[in-house]
Amino acid sequence: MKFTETELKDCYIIEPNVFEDDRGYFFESFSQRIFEDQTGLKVNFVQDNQSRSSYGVLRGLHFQKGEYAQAKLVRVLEGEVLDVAVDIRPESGTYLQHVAIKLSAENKRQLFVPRGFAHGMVVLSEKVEFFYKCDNYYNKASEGGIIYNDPKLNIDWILKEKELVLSDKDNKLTTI
Ligand SMILES: Cc1cn([C@H]2C[C@H](O)[C@@H](COP(=O)(O)OP(=O)(O)O[C@H]3O[C@@H](C)C(=O)[C@@H](O)[C@H]3O)O2)c(=O)[nH]c1=O
Repeated sequence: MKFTETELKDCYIIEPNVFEDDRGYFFESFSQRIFEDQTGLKVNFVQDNQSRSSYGVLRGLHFQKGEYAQAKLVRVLEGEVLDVAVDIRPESGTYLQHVAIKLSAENKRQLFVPRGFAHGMVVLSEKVEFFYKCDNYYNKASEGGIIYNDPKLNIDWILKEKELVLSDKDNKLTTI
């Protein structure tokens, strides 16, 4: 498993070792021991989430506040997304900077989004099956969000504005 820290501290791109044979392939999609060895971070994932979306769907930018803050390990089981993590740790040297990387079933990349980040993704393929592990439980009262097109963040979501499909909740989010 290859771990590459992004320009944002504690935010990692993870690429698995894939073993191919006549039957297909095999890879470890998560190992707590390797994760902790490679990152020096402690995580304890307690909830797994899965969502399905069509082309143009943009989910984000989301986070949970306070004691319900969540780190997430995200990946794509089918299709391709542009995945975005925004550093919203006020004390961070990279406050309000973001990383955007393509995650697909084909490239099998994962992104580790630490606590203190907002997270979002947009679907680049016809369909996407999205899967992620969280280190804290969902708590509706702790939900927070930032509008995807916040000018301070200036995220290039790749698709045209008119192609984007957002939930009413996400359309009503405000700037940071
Ligand atoms: C996130 C979540 C939602 N739900 C419910 C609430 C709601 O009725 C329905 C859909 O919720 P949402 O519209 O918030 O789902 P969605 O827009 O997919 O939210 C997700 O977006 C990505 C970008 C993230 O980073 C995630 O942490 C999460 O916020 O599912 C849960 O029961 N548990 C959960 O953990």
